Amino acid sequence: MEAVQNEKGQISIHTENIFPIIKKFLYSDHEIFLRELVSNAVDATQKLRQLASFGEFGGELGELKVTVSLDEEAKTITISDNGIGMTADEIKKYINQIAFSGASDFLEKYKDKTDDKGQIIGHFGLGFYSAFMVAEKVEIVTKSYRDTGDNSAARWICDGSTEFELTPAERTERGTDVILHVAPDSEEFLNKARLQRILDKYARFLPVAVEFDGKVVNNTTPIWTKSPSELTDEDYKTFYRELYPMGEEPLFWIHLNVDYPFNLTGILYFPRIKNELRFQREKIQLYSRQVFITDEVKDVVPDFLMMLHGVIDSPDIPLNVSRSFLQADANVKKINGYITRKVADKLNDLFNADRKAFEEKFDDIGLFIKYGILSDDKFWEKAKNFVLLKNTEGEYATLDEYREKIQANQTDKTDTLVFLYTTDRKQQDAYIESARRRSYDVVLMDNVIDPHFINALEQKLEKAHFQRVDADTLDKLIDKGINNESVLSEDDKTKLKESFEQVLDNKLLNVSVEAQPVDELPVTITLPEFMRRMKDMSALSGEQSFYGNLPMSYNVVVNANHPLIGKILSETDATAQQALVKQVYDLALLSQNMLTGTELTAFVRRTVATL
Ligand SMILES: Nc1ncnc2c1ncn2[C@@H]1O[C@H](COP(=O)(O)OP(=O)(O)OP(=O)(O)O)[C@@H](O)[C@H]1O
Repeated sequence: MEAVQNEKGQISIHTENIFPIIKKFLYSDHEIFLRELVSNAVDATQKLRQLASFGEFGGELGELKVTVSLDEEAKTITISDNGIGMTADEIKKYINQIAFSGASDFLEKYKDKTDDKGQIIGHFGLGFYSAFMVAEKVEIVTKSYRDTGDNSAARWICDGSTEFELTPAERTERGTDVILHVAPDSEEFLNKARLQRILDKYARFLPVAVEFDGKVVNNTTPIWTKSPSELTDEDYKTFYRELYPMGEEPLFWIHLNVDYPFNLTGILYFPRIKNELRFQREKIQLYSRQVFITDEVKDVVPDFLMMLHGVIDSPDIPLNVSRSFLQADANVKKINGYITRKVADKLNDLFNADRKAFEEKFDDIGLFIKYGILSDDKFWEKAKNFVLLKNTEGEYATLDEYREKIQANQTDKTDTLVFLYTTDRKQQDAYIESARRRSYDVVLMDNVIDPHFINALEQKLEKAHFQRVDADTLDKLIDKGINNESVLSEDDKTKLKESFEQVLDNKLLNVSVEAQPVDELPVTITLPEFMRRMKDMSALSGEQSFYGNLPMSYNVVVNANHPLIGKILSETDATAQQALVKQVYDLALLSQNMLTGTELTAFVRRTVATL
């Protein structure tokens, strides 16, 4: 066999082999052809309007519009406009030279005359070729606004090879028809309903009237293009219904409007989110100069903002490039930062303007705010002033207010502030009640996001720790270093511990005898905070983990100072003593909603028998 020689060289690219690639893979979604061609037609009319405004076009503008028509028999789709049209030379320049965009050329030429570049959509010079994704032959019949003589209209025909034909055409009116002779493998597009759906999706808010099947399909002045001062609340709500006919009324909205250092307009709505992490994403629609681009805004908008609804319109978001590029794009990063800031500012304004109304909405937007805090430090910087904690009494407090409220009573011996919380106020009622009796405050943390939120707060707040009310006895939860006197001797305590261990007979239960106030229950069952958090986290993540697989182990705390415990200790009859131990333990289970099934039935029967 011949040895391989070291060699360097160049891979050759010819137009013959790059053209089919552009044709087939320019856009993964073939229906995009209609968006591109209608956008070109819109551009052509907008350009004429601009020329008229510079005084470069003195003729009748007429009613500028784009018409899409379908001829099922001839198997054609035609996109017509009464815009600037093209001369034969312009066809050669703009159409024959792929990626030589007439739009950039136009902007370059008139850059000193117009500061409103915003009106021209095209800038890549490739869009037209998307026609070949669905057509076996494309025909352009066009007449430039400049041509007044006869026979100046031109016809261009290309069958998708690199050859074209350019001939004079019969056309008296200014403007362009792009006629697609649909290929056999794309006949799905020769369908009225299909075209209607595509137009509804992409052309819905185009700035020039687009007619299909005798009807105008678009709203040419969607409210995000207007100034907020022209708009009423009702306008915003109506537009929301236009976007999401099935949606519940939004809570409030933000009108975005920047032109430096990037261009962006839009309206973001806050829906009611409540306790759903599986919120519906893909609700924000991305536009570029009123052309719908996508509802997958994943890389353009920070993840937590995907909970919002609405539209963003920006010509500065690169549209035809890969996702990874988008993430690294400086404009996209700035846009991200801008939107996050605006959203935080809006929430802050609402909070300052009407605290009560903000509190009323908090249950609906709390999840959103907490998600924002978890995912974005800049958002946290603002949100820490308006994120609210709600306690079991239904009172709301900001983090600062809350710190102030509990500081005196809930600071432990290490000077750490202990936030007591409940995840289920019904199930944990006995513990909440004990805490309230000591004038401790208990926060509600029953939202799906709260386990994460608690972790985040512990990291962000100084010297603060969260404990669920049932994580330990209150003396340990907030350990102020004060030891309760025990009425029992160490010997008695050991005896009691042994009796309980014998009756309960369960290795997963950790029995201890502690001196607690007399008004605490004789037995309390607690679930250590760390262990429970680890288990909660692994359940939330849905993954198998070390902690997730551990069996639940509980602490059983016997109150040495409770009279009933004294009674158990002094009971000389072993059977009677065991029955008492069982009874106080079952009562503890009952108060934690942990007594179920046969154990519960047996408890009820036993209790009935003693009455
Ligand atoms: N309907 C039309 N009327 C007049 N000129 C047109 C029309 N369609 C296309 N052209 C000309 O052909 C050029 C190339 O169009 P093409 O769609 O390929 O690129 P583009 O619109 O500039 O950019 P993009 O790739 O973003 O669509 C346009 O810039 C324009 O000058």
